[in-house]
Amino acid sequence: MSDEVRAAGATAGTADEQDGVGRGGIRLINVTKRYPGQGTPAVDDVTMTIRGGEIVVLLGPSGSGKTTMMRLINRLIEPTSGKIIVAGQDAMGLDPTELRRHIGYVIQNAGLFPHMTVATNVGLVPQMLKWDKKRIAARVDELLELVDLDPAEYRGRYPRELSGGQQQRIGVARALAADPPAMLMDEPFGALDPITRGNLQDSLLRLQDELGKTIVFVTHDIDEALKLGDRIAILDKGSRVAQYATPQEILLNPADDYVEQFLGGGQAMRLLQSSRVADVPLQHVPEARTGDDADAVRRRIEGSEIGFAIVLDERDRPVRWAHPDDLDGVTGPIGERGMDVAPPIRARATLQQALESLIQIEHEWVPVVGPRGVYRGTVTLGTLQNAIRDMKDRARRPRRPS
Ligand SMILES: Nc1ncnc2c1ncn2[C@@H]1O[C@H](COP(=O)(O)OP(=O)(O)OP(=O)(O)O)[C@@H](O)[C@H]1O
Repeated sequence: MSDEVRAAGATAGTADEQDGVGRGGIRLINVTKRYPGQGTPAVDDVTMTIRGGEIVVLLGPSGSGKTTMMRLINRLIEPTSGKIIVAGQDAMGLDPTELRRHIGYVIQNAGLFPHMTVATNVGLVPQMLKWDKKRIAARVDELLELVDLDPAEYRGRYPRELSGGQQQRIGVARALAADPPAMLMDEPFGALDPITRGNLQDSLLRLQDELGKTIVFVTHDIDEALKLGDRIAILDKGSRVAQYATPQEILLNPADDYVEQFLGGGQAMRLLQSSRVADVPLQHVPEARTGDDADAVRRRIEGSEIGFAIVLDERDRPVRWAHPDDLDGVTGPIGERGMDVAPPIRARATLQQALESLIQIEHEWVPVVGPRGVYRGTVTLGTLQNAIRDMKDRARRPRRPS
């Protein structure tokens, strides 16, 4: 543990922060799970740290022990040996209600109770925590909004009256009900068609932008792992961790032949898919606000090589581009002058999505926004070219001996 992390932990309140893994962080220490009657352990002496606020993807072939790992973390089963630290404490010592408050769980096919309405399903954990009815109802509506389902339309429905994608959204809402710092997602989108799956992946990333949870996500789909993971653990039999690194590190430097074989090919496109706009240097453009004086904005533009300014609203969201022509003859505030910006892309978008956006909307400049739509910078084809060149340079570096 670095001194910095230790120092941060010392000032923070919760036990997991004091443990140095960050809020919602999880640690597995020499964890082994041997099912009765099985010759080889499903999980064999695994040690790994899942840092708070990250999406960690467990990626491995069928039978590599991914579900077993999740069930261990959630204490649905007990380890044969080893320790799992949740909320800064040995998970075995936490009472089950405390554990549920700390970790939400989403499984394939959502696992909703068929005889309960959406509202009852979503409100299960708050009910278990004995919240009063009014608070539960308000929370259910808030969560339905969060997962893009109109509360008035959906709260009274039964699971059979929903599509697979909608059921999965309800599954996510249910897991988030008590606002747990961590969420386990076991192949949540596995049974969905590719379009619905893509939409739900995007929604999860958007949610994560706002919520910053610790998410452990199981899949055997490499592209899903690359798209979602801040870090990916590639698992072999017995959950042996073959590599635990960022998507780029894995693509550029596979740790061994197993990882290389697992990845298959097409690494160049995958780099674009797995690199986020947030991770590349953005183009900086002079900034202005509607109340700014036209002369001052003109001077700001003249002082830069860009030739125009981006106008932000009172909440720092990008709204217009202002060229000097737009300001011709204007004295005093620039007001509503200029041309509307293209729909912004989120900092969490992949470089591939940024490229598609630049091509589809025929704009040379697309603003990038972070949480709550706050302006972060601008992306151009040049931004992407530089990022790709950078990655290629890194890829040319000799591979580490395994
Ligand atoms: N309840 C159980 N009793 C006995 N063996 C089990 C049990 N659950 C899982 N196993 C075995 O443990 C190993 C790991 O299973 P697990 O379900 O964790 O793998 P997985 O990586 O999640 O697989 P999949 O991708 O197919 O869901 C497998 O060999 C499986 O047969």
